[in-house]
Amino acid sequence: MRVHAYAAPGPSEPLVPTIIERRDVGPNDVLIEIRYAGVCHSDIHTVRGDWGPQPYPLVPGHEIVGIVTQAGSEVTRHQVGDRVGVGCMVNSCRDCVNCRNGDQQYCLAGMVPTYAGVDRDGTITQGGYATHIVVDADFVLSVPEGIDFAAAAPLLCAGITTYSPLRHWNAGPGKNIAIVGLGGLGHLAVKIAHALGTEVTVLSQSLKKQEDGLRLGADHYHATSDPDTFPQLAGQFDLIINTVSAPINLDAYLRLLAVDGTLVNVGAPAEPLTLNVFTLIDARRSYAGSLIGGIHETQEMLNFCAEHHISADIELISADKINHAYDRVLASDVRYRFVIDTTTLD
Ligand SMILES: NC(=O)c1ccc[n+]([C@@H]2O[C@H](COP(=O)([O-])OP(=O)(O)OC[C@H]3O[C@@H](n4cnc5c(N)ncnc54)[C@H](O)[C@@H]3O)[C@@H](O)[C@H]2O)c1
Ligand SMILES: [Zn+2]
Repeated sequence: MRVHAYAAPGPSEPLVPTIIERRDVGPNDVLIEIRYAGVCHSDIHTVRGDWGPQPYPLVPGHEIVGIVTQAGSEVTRHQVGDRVGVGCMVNSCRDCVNCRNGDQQYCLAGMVPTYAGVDRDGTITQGGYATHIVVDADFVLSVPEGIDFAAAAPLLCAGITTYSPLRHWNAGPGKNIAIVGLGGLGHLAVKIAHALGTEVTVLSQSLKKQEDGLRLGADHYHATSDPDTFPQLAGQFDLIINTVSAPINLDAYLRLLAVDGTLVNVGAPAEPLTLNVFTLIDARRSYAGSLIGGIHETQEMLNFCAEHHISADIELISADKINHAYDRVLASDVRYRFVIDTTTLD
């Protein structure tokens, strides 16, 4: 099936309209008519080659929601007409210990990313900036009624990427948590952490978005450019989630952790980060990372968000505005996620 899409021809060229091929619907596949696709900073890192060489032309997009228009003969969990979502992965080995534990994102054979990956049939995956996608039904989520469809799209990556570490490190009442960076991931981290009943502090470069941060559910808001912030907050937090797309001064943020506190990096800058081990040793602190979340956990997150009326704050754009949107994300000028209306693609 030939479908309309937007693709990056190379690392330094603007995205352009194109036509791509989707595979035939297999027995366990669903064909999804994509309605909305979120624009994640990872799309930009990937397209620009921050994380290494890529297969071009490359259709990004891993925050996908749409309607099932065809289901393979063996598909039981999704039906034609269902509201569904696809996140950052479309396959995994299903057999390794991590897949069996529901952590398909940590598949030992390597999970298949939604774009720029090699699927089990050897083809290169192409993502959600397109009108349609064919995905194995086991990697397709149900989007609960009641969440605005366009604003649900960013939950498929930004939502699960923040929900998973918040749950893993037990965010909840009595815990003091900080979110570093108030972008796409950061603003959902604030909403989800607040809904989990935890005390939430935003650490942002400036106070420009303070009003938004408090509206989203933060209890406190500090500018990291203010020299008083770091001494004032020293030793306070049980958990810090760093969503910043660029390198940060790890030692400065680690010193904000209480004894046994953990700093979790979900931000994925191209450059290596360094730290002084004494910053960890001094208070039995941990430094960790976390990658999206498993399929079951992603469904749990979607249900949690529906129950707590959580979705992304979005700016809906037509597909031809994608290059401008990339520039604005890189300039930290988005409140708080661009979402492409994919009906503007054809
Ligand atoms: N671990 C995962 O599974 C996972 C999943 C999705 C995204 N990511 C990564 O998370 C990062 C954030 O993604 P996003 O879509 O939320 O991006 P975003 O651009 O929407 O948000 C990034 C935030 O970081 C802030 N920022 C940028 N440079 C900064 C600097 N030098 N100092 C302080 N703050 C700075 C920006 O102002 C913005 O608020 C990206 O690196 C992305 O690739 C990781
Ligand atoms: Zn993403």
